[in-house]
Amino acid sequence: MALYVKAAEILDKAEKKQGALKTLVYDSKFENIKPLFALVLETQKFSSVLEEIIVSSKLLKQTKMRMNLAKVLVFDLLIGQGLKCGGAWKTMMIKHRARLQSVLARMKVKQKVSKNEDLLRPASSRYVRVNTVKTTVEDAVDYLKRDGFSYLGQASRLEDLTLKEKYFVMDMHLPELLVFPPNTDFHDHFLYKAGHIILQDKASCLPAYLLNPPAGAHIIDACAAPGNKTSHLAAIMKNKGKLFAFDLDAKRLSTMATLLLRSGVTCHQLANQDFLKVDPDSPQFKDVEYVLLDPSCSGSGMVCLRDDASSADQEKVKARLAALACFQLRCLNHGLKFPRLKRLVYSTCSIHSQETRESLVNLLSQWPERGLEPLTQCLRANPAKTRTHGFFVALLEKHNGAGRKKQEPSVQISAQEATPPIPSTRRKRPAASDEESDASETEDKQTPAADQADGTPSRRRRERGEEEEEEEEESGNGGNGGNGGNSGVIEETRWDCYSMMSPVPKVRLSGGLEICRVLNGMWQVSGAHGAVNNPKAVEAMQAYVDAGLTTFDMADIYGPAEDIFGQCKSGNSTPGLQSLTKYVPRPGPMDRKVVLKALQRSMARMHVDSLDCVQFHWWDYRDERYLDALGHLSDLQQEGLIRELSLTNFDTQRLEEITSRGIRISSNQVQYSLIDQRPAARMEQFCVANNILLLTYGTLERYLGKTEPNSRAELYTASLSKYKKMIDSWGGWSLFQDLLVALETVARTHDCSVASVATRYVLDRPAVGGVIVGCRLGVSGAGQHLSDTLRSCSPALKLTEGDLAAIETVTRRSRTPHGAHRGLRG
Ligand SMILES: C[S@@+](CC[C@H](N)C(=O)[O-])C[C@H]1O[C@@H](n2cnc3c(N)ncnc32)[C@H](O)[C@@H]1O
Repeated sequence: MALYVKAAEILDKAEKKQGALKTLVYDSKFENIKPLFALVLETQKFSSVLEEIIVSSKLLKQTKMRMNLAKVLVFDLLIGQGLKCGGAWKTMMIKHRARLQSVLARMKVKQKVSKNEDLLRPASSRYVRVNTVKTTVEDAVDYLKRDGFSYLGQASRLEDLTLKEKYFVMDMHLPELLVFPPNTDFHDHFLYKAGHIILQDKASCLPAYLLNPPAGAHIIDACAAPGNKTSHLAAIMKNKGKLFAFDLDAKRLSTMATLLLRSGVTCHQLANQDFLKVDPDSPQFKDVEYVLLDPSCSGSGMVCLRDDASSADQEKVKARLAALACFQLRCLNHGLKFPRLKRLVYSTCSIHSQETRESLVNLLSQWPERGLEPLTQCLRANPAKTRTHGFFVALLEKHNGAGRKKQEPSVQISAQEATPPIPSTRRKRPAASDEESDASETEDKQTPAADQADGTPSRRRRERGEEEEEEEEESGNGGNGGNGGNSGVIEETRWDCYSMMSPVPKVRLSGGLEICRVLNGMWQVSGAHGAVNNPKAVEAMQAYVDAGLTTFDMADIYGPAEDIFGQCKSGNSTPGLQSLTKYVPRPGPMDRKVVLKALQRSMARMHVDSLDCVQFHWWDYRDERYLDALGHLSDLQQEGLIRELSLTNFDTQRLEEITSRGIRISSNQVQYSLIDQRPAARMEQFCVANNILLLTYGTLERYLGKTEPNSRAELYTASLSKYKKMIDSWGGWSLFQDLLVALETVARTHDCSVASVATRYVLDRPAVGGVIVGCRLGVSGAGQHLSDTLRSCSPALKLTEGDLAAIETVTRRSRTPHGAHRGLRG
């Protein structure tokens, strides 16, 4: 705490002009000058941001701290490397952390930035789009010059957009866009009132510009109000053609009608209608070749970005965000159903990776901010890098089989690499491994899946700010030939959509089945978490499928899990669901008839003719009839009834025994997490050598900063109670808290959740093919943990050596640090 007290003291003195920061630091005689200087310097840099957070959260009132002390503590808590003190101060700050984080997140939403540093940025330029339905760029420039502005011609670099006084330039990307110094106010200007100019941020102009419909085209603007992009589209198509604009909100639609009137747009047809209910096969849309999709995103989503502390409200927000994400996906899929569709632009005002839908088409090669790897074809926009509001744009273009669309003048269309989704299946987990120990053996047997331990996605998103107005413009000749789609083409386009929306990495099991690296664990429906409403569960599964998480893990003993999967599969038009089930027989004779009957039962429940993957579980190795069962399973695999033969909770000794008998094992499902690294001791190596993948369960519960749960009420599900026991044997509550703090620090640097970091850590282990994250299906108040799940497996989330070192500094102190050392990581 001495560091913070001293830093605050120095800031106090600096405010009173008692010396320069550096001098004050050196004169302080503090024993560790370097961190003190860094803290003081950084705190001063973020001073106004920190002050706003502290004031908004009423921190001073609640803690009786002085402002500068609060500033240095809040800096390290939220922005710096994490608190470097312990004891009462730390406890107090952690108590307030969720609220402080919320304020910070809201500030970012408001200012449309994703990084803390961006809060320090200067105000964004004022963009003015010339409405070419009513005037020309030349005329508008002339008028403005006569009105006292000085025109500097077309910008050629980002720096040219930094303007002062009455200077303005033409944008280097969009020629109908004029750029003025920040805060230039045009609301009372004649050109604005007459609809000759539209006050529209550059980022918001990108979607229509990139869609680039030719004059006369038939277009759908799916979520159109208040109509900025609609008017821009009208301008691009020279006010000729048909522009079908839909919006669910009647009030916004009426504002839009006024805006379009003022802008002189006449080619539109407005409808107060749910776009998802628009029939793509209706004759009136038969010539629609272009779709602009600009669906709603949420502002409040950001609030829960950094909150790992759970609360009922957080859950609600997450559920809402997940629903919104699902809505966006559905809109996209729906947009792709129009039979003659050639191009679709998807845009969102979000700049956060979790909310944006990275896409396929390579846009504006000069644009500095690209989508995250591997989706660099898309554009991102943000105040710091592009001097615009935050935005994301993706362009999909249909291509007929081999052919590719020709390129638009300013839009480069990349190939869409087909990697069609692949179906599969799978299931449960069981016993213990030698490394895995007795403890888990018995317990796992009775509660087959600790996998779904947590799961905590939080799809982040944010509200697109109120866009100003806008207008149309001409420009593109765009178009492109291509004739109408047939169902084959649509299928292809539809597939592109999945690939774009859900870059969920896949892994192939040895029998060829490709599965997602994050699997949806269905243990939750087994009854251990309370009653399940099957239809609701089926409905909830769709959100996972839509997000590209197509692999489900279940078991014949997980209550209605197999039936629910079967119902989802029957009603699901998405190709390529994978189901991995488990065969968990009661101890008894294991003849072929018994085994076959069990498999047939699973197949009937799952509505499949063969099983993607059967994971065999056995309760007691002393009863060697597991070898009989595996022999029959292997035969049935040869006969085509099973694609992948796998195990669950088998130990390394039995893995060796089984494989030495010539039985090919594809995967073994085991508990493996930051606090249970037993598989790292031996199993990992054996699996790597024998091409067996580990599918793991046991993620982190969100207990950061919480008091230790002990009562039954607190440990209200089997997985919570099991997980708590694991924490106790691993190293206890206090060490676990240290681990969570370390994870939280890492999570903060990657702008993701603790759960994502924990999952990523396991995913990066050698031999780990996939991590099972429990999905919450049809359970009230549980939220849908999509975002974190997607983030965990996103290639963009890469843990650095420094991250690993920080995590392992804690895990090494555990009682069971098996394999926690880097040497064992492949
Ligand atoms: C981000 S705003 C669109 C902004 C608009 N494209 C523009 O540039 O001015 C999203 C719009 O989608 C509308 N919306 C939400 N759900 C919808 C649905 N199911 N069908 C049609 N519109 C919907 C909202 O009412 C909101 O006006």
